[in-house]
Amino acid sequence: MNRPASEPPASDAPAIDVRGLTRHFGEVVAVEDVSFQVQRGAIFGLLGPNGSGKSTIIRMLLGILPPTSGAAYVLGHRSLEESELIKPRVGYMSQKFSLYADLSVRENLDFYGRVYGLEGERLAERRAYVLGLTEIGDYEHQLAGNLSGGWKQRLALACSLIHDPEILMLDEPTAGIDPVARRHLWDLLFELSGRGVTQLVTTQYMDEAERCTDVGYIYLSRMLVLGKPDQLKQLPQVSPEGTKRYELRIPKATEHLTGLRGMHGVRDATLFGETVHVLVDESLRPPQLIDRLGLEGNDTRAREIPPSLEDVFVTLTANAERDTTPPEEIDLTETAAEPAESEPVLEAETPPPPKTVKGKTLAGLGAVLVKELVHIRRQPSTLFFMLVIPVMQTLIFGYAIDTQIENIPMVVFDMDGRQHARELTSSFVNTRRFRLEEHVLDEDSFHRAITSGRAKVGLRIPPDYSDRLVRGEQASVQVLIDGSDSQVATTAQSTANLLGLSLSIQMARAKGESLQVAPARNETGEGVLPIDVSTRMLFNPDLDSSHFFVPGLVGIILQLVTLFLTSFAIVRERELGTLEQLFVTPVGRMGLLLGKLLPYAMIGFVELLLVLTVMVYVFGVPVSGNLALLLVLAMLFMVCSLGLGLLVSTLSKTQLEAMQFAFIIMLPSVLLSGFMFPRSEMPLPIYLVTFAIPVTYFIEILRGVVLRGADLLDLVPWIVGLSICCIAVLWLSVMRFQKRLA
Ligand SMILES: Nc1ncnc2c1ncn2[C@@H]1O[C@H](COP(=O)(O)OP(=O)(O)OP(=O)(O)O)[C@@H](O)[C@H]1O
Repeated sequence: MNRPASEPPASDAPAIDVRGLTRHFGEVVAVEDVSFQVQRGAIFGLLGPNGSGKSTIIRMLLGILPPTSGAAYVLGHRSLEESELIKPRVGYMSQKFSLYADLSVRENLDFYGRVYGLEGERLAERRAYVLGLTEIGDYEHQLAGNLSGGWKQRLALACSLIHDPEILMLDEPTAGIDPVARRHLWDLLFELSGRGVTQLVTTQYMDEAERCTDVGYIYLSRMLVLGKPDQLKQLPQVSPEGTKRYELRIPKATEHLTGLRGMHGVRDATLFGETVHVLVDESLRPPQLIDRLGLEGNDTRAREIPPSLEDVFVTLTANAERDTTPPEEIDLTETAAEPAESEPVLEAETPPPPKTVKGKTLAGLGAVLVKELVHIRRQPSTLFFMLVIPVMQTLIFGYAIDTQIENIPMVVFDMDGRQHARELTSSFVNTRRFRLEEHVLDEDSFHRAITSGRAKVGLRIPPDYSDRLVRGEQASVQVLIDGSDSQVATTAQSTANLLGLSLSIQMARAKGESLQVAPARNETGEGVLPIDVSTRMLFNPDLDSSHFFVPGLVGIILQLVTLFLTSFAIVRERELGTLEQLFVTPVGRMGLLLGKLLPYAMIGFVELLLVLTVMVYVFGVPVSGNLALLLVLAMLFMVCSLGLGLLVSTLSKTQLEAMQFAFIIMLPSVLLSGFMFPRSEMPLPIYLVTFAIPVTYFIEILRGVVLRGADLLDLVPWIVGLSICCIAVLWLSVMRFQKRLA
C-alpha cells in the first residue's frame, strides 16, 4: 500500500490519498507512517482512542500542520504546498465547538459563506439549503453560544457545508452529544454521502464505525487495520481457525471475567455491558463453560455471534500490545489487493514537491471586518475599554502625575523665638515649597516629627540666632531633611540652600547700602549684584508639569489600549479554536489580519481624538503646532502599535501569555521612552535601547507638535525612527503570522 510519497496521484485518484504520513512533536510521535485512501463518495471512519493521532492526521490533510515526513493528497493536490487549492473544496468541523458564540446562527453562516467568496443570491441560496438540511432554521436568529450541544454541532456542520464542499472532514462530530442528536447527525451524514460528498469522520464510537463504508483503526499513532467493516470482521486474527465466539449473558458478568480469561480453551473474554464476548476453542462448548464457572444453566444464556467491529479492534489492540515490534498494518482495501507490480515505483526520478501555491492574500477581508464590527457591537466592554477608560486614565494620571513639589511638611524647633527667628520661619513658608506642620518645644518631639513621617523637613533655630545676627556674626540654622524620597529631598535641600543665600545677600546688600559700599550699581545708583542672569521660559511659562506629561500620556495610553486589544482579539480566537477553523478556509493572510486590525485602528483613532480633547480642554494644553500633522503621525504610530499587538499574538497561545508579553512591552515603553524620566540622563546602553521603543519617537513628536509647535522639518529624525520601527514590527509580525498551527 505504501507508495512513494513524492509520486502524485493519477487524475482518477481517490479523494484522499495518504502516504507514509508521519508527524512528531519533539519527542512525541503523534502519527507514524500512516497510509490510507478514501474513495470519492465514501464515508471513511478513522477510529482510535484518545491521543492516537486522529486530529493530527486531519490537520495535516488540511494543510495547517506540516508533516514531519510522508505526504497526503486531497482531491489530487498535495495537502501542504497546495492547501490553498484544496481549502475552497473541503469543509471541516473541528472537535471543539469553534464558531462565534456571540454571533447568531445566521451571522455565523453568513460569515463563513463570505469567507468562501459567496455573496448575494448565491449566499442566500446556500444559507437556505444548509438551514433546511440541518433543520436549524428555527434558531436562525439565536446566538450560537446559547444553542444546546446537539444544535451547536448542527450549526458547525451547516457552516462547514455552506460552500458546497466535495469533501467533509469531521473530527469527532458526535463527541459530547446525546444519542438522539448523534443519530440525527449520522442521518445527515448518510444524506450527504448520498449526494456524493466524500467524508472523513474520526470517532471513538464503535457503533459509528459500523456505519462507515470504510474504516481505519489507529492505535498509538500507527494504523493497525484498514478495510470495510464486514471484511475486518472476517480477519483470521480476529476469528482464528478452530475458534468460535459466543455472547454469554451471565449474572454479575464482571465477577466472572477473570475466571473466564484464565480458563483453559478461552482465547479472549471482553465485557460488553451485561454480557461477555468470549473467543474459545471450538471444542469448548457453552454448557462446559457455564459449568466451569459454577453457574446454573437456567441463569445463563449463550449464543454464537459473529465478531463485532469492537471485537476486531479489541483483539487487534491486544495483539499489538503483546507484540513488542511495531504492528504490521492490515490493509483490506481494494487498492491493497492489487498486485504490487501494478504500482509504478519511481526510484531515480522522483519529482520534487510542487511549489507552494499562494492564495489570494486579501480574500475574506470584508467578511472578517464585518464580523469584528459585530463582535465589538455585541461586547460593549470593548468600546468602554477603548473609549471611556483612556479618557478616565488621562484625567486621573494627568492630575496625579505632578512633578512640581510644593507644601513639603515642615516642623520648626525655634529655640530663639524672637522676630528674626520668626521671619526666618516665614521665609521658608513663603517659598510655598514648605508647609508649617507644627512648632515643637523640645529635641525629642523635633526628631519624632521626622521619624514618624509627619514632617519631611525640620528647621532648628538656635537660641542665639537673633543675637548673632545683630552682632554681625555668622548665625547657623540647621535643616534636617528626610532623604527617603530623593526628589522631595533634593528639592527641599536646594530650596533651603537658595533661601539661605538669598537672605544672606539681602542682609549683605542692606549692610552695604548703609556703609555706602556695593559690589555693583545699576543705572539709578542702587547697589546690585555684579552678575545678572536673566532667564525666559519658552512654551510653558508657568512650568506647569501637566504640559509636559499629558502629551506623553496620550502616546502611552494609545499604545496600551491598541496593543492589548489587538493581541487579545487574535489570541482569543486561537484559544477558542476559531482561528484553526479560519485557517482551513480560503481567507487570505492579509485579509484576516487587516480585517481584525482595521476596526481597532478606527476605534483607536476616535480614542486619540477624545484623549487630545481632554488634553486641550481639561488640562489647558493647546496644540501649538499643526493638528493635521499630529493626527497623521499618530496614525503611523497606531499602525506600529497594532503591529506590536499582532506580534504578541503570534508569540502567545493563551490570553494569559498575551497579557504577560504585552506587559513586557509596556514596561519599557512607560519607563524608558522619556515619558517619566529624561532619556538623556540614562546610562549609555539603556539610552541606546530607548531608540528601539516606538513610543519614544511618538512622545517626542507629541511634545514637539503640542508644546513647541514643531513642524515636519523639525520632526524628521523622529518620523524616520518611528517609520523604521513600524516597518520592522509589521514585517516581523506578518512573517510570524502563518495560516498554520506550527
Ligand atoms: N501541537 C501539539 N504539540 C505537542 N503535542 C501534540 C500537539 N498536537 C497533538 N499532540 C500530541 O499528539 C498526540 C496525538 O494527538 P491527537 O490530538 O492527534 O490525537 P487524537 O487521536 O485526535 O485524540 P483526541 O481524540 O483525544 O483529540 C497526542 O499525544 C497529543 O498530545
